Amino acid sequence: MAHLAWRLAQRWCPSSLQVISFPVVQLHLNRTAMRASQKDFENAMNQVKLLKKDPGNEVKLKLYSLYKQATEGPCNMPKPGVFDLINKAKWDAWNALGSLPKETARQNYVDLVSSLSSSLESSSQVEPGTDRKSTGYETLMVTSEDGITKIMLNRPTKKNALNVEMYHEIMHALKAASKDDSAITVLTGNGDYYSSGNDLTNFTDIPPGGVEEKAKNGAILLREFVGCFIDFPKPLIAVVNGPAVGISVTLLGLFDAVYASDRATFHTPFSHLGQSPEGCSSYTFPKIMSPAKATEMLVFGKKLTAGEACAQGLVTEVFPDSTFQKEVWTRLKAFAKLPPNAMRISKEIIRNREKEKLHAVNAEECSVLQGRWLSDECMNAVVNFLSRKSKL
Ligand SMILES: CCCCC/C=C/C(=O)SCCNC(=O)CCNC(=O)[C@H](O)C(C)(C)COP(=O)(O)OP(=O)(O)OC[C@H]1O[C@@H](n2cnc3c(N)ncnc32)[C@H](O)[C@@H]1OP(=O)(O)O
Repeated sequence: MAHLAWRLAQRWCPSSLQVISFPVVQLHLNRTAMRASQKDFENAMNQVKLLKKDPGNEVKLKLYSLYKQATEGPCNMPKPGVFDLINKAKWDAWNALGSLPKETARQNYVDLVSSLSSSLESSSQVEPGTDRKSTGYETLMVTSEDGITKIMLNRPTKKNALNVEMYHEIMHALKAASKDDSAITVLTGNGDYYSSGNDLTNFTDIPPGGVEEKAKNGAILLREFVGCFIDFPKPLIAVVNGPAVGISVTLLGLFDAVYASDRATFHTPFSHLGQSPEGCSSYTFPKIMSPAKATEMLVFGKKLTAGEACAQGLVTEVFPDSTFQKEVWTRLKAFAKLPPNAMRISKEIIRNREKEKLHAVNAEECSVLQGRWLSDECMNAVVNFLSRKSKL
């Protein structure tokens, strides 16, 4: 699905999309007061080709649907099958425009492209070193304030499932945070979930090389992604605002502190999914909580409450949900006032002893998972979820 937008774009803009840093776009899709001419529309299509960065699937689906509505009128494609995810997303987007007049669709398309371009100007005016809100991400909200860089997973309607774009954006945000002037970095989730783990629709975008290539690419991405957590040089703190699943749980073993709401749960249903542990959890969990307790989680998929996870050492401290945000952020702000170099050096001396081992574990876990992703057990579990036959 992550490449969906590029495919969409190429369908009506044959040259590659090259884009901009992309903030939240405020659209007024029903604006009809102004009317874009055919020339404006063509200019906007040309502008899209000049974009330097992928503006994200949602926006590109919007561009696609407006383009189709403006040129062909209401959706006239037969509804694709439920497993034809890419065409189904396109159909849904176009069909959602109903009987929107062609001229309005044309105007909305022009407005959308213009807002993409102006967003580039506003984001480039942000001065480095000042408190800032990053607008360059589609799946994250990144802010830097009071010495804390906060990376917030921001796909609340999908329970903050990690799609391919989010993996890349988190790596980018971590690399930026490692160099910025903040003292500590925090990962948290927007909405009721911390994260539901790997987005299972990641398995549906099969490249020309087939499922083997897909599994190989997945293993490369995962290894690089987990590597960023192993190597992150500043104190990294998880603020677990709600349930956590899969990779969002396993990674916690690589954080320096984990604060959880009492609403949070911790679930790694790898066997149910025909998969195997990642995020270095096959090494960190037995060390943190004893081999038997780690087996209950990683092999048998036992879901822990926040209290249980704290008793087993995975969580540092649990707070009542009603006061969670206030208490945690008060504490984090105090931590962020400590001398940053001392914190960095202390983390380094703790982590350095383990770094080589962690990278070796990461490599091995990714290689094992690459094989699991090709197994019938895994494929059946994913199909069951996508056809809504099963949930955790
Ligand atoms: C390349 C690196 C690979 C790294 C390996 C990582 C492995 C893992 O992380 S394994 C864990 C994978 N995660 C799951 O198996 C969770 C699957 N999700 C669920 O079981 C449920 O959605 C739930 C228990 C997390 C929440 O249930 P509920 O409260 O009933 O909410 P919905 O199911 O209606 O979810 C709302 C919306 O979000 C979509 N969604 C949620 N989680 C995922 C997900 N992991 N992948 C894809 N989509 C997810 C869900 O499909 C709903 O979407 P809509 O139907 O479009 O509203």
